Amino acid sequence: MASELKNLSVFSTDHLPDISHRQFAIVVAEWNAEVTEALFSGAYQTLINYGAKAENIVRGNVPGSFELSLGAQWFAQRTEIDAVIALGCVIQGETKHNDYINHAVAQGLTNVGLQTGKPVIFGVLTPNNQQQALDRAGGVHGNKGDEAAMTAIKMLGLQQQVYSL
Ligand SMILES: Nc1c(NC[C@H](O)[C@H](O)[C@H](O)CO)[nH]c(=O)[nH]c1=O
Ligand SMILES: CC(=O)[C@@H](O)COP(=O)(O)O
Repeated sequence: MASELKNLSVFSTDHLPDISHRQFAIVVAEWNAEVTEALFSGAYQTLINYGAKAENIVRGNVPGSFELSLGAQWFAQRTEIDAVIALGCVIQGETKHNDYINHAVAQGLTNVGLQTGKPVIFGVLTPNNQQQALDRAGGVHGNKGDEAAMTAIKMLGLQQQVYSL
């Protein structure tokens, strides 16, 4: 469903887990910082709003979205980290460079999650232009950072459910 039909900051909050003891890493790409900083603000505030403690949220910066996978892996391999949220914005350029980045980071983050068994959330915008990015980083379509944080919370809830069976 396109973001035009589903606001990124509107989600069901039924049956959320207690995350007051959970530790989160947020990895942020520096490319398109105006956008990625807005994504970070949304993700951070969403975690706080739903019970995370500020002292349990750690941030790491990477140069670009291509480096999100390795940055996420370094955090995910730390025992104390329960979930990783990766935030970036890859705006389509004149060449196919964005395609290669997008595919690499999507697969890379997937692999980190599968290898570590921890939620590693794909909070990367892949817009065609700057306006589409801004619309999804606190604009008319909500904030992808909010969505990424809520996804991490819900996946921790499922993990807790599964491992308490
Ligand atoms: N063009 C964008 C990039 N490019 C940089 C790459 O992510 C990477 O850092 C470089 O290829 C060196 O490995 N990154 C973004 O996050 N967003 C872009 O629009
Ligand atoms: C993906 C990007 O926006 C950046 O790497 C520049 O891309 P391009 O060289 O295709 O304009």
